[in-house]
Amino acid sequence: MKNQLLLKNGRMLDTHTGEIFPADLIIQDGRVERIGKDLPVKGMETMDLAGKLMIPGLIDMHIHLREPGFEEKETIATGSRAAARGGYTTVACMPNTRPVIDTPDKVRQVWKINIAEGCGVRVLPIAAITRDSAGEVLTDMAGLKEAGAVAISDDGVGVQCPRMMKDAMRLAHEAGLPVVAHCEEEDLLVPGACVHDGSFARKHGLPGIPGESEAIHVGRDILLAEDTGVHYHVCHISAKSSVRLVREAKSRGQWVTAEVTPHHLLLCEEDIPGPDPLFKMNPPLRSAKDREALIEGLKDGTIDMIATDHAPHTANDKAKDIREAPFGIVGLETAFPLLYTHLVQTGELTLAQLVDRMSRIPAERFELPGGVLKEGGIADLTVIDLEEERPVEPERFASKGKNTPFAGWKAKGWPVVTLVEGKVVWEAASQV
Ligand SMILES: NC(=O)N[C@@H](CC(=O)O)C(=O)O
Ligand SMILES: [Zn+2]
Ligand SMILES: [Zn+2]
Repeated sequence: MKNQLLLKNGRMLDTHTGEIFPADLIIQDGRVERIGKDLPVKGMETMDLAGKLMIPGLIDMHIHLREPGFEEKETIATGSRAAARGGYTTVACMPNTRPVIDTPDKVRQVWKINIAEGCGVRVLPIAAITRDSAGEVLTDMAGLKEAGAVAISDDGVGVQCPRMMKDAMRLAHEAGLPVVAHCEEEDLLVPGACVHDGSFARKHGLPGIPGESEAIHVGRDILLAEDTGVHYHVCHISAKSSVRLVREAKSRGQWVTAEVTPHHLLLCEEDIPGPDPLFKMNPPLRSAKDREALIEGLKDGTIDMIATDHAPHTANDKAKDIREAPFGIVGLETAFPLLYTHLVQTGELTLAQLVDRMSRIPAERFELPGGVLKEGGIADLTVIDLEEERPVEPERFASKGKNTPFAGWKAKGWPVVTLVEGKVVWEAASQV
């Protein structure tokens, strides 16, 4: 018997009933060989989980790894370690690096670096919709797909020209690539806009980003996508009106999906303590009503999945004035415990709903491996200690980015072991 690992004395979650039950799990050659109670040890390599919870590995369809070009912020090596620590087995990285990932060769380069320097977490490149994400010339979608891109996105900016977007959708559909859209109409933005156009902006005299700048693109793109048949996915949805538009499109059976970030689920403009760049991200933290609509949308399936939009920046970048500092916060290493503590334990979401939206659903929607723990399935799994409680401590992050607004927040339910295809890519004990 080779390449076997027995995970003993664990527990598993039935996501249909929400029931948690004791289970052992045997991994062989990267697959789940057996799941059962009191499985015999038979001289196998064994890991005693002492009652901790095994869930399918988390999947994040929206992160920024900053390599190439901004290695001072993050690299594939540091970002993939942050992912593993956060319980993620698969992550999709956005192409807004320097250069932008806009050719098949650059996509292959991301794969190469990940294999050479990554920690074993599956890092899937998303390629650009337009060259240099400048919104002017479409990329070679068939070539990008062939090179291993899993989707296309100009994340960081919205595709301003509707004709360009429509052509992109048609070609992406032909190539079999989802269009993952950062929705932002620049005509509705004022220079220096840095927070939501709402109560906080008014109180502090800051230029605001209105909800409509997002929703108008969501509505536009839903109309444009309708005839093309493409899989259209809305990035970091944040406005109540955007949720309404996605709900309507889904009710007609259109192939539209959406993701929401942990910070838009847990924070709103009323929680921003002052003009602090750690609370600056795009889209911005919106009103309490927007936040309620996001939670509702996540519960009723309008919003399919949770994605962190992990956006590391240096301390220097974030020390600037809120108008000048870059948008973005990190998220990989805190998403699960923060959401478990502040959405599940508060009764707003069940544990089963959370796990589905962080694993099974993204796998299904983007046709990726993983998302389920079953005999014969791939052994991508995360062990969670639901009892471990400690505050968010950015200085402990594996990510180079410490830019989180959640420092000091209470969090329970930390990932302790992450396995990709049966291989341990991170284990808490070995990190101390
Ligand atoms: N979300 C952010 O605030 N920032 C992202 C860009 C993006 O996701 O649009 C980044 O690259 O830093
Ligand atoms: Zn974006
Ligand atoms: Zn992003």
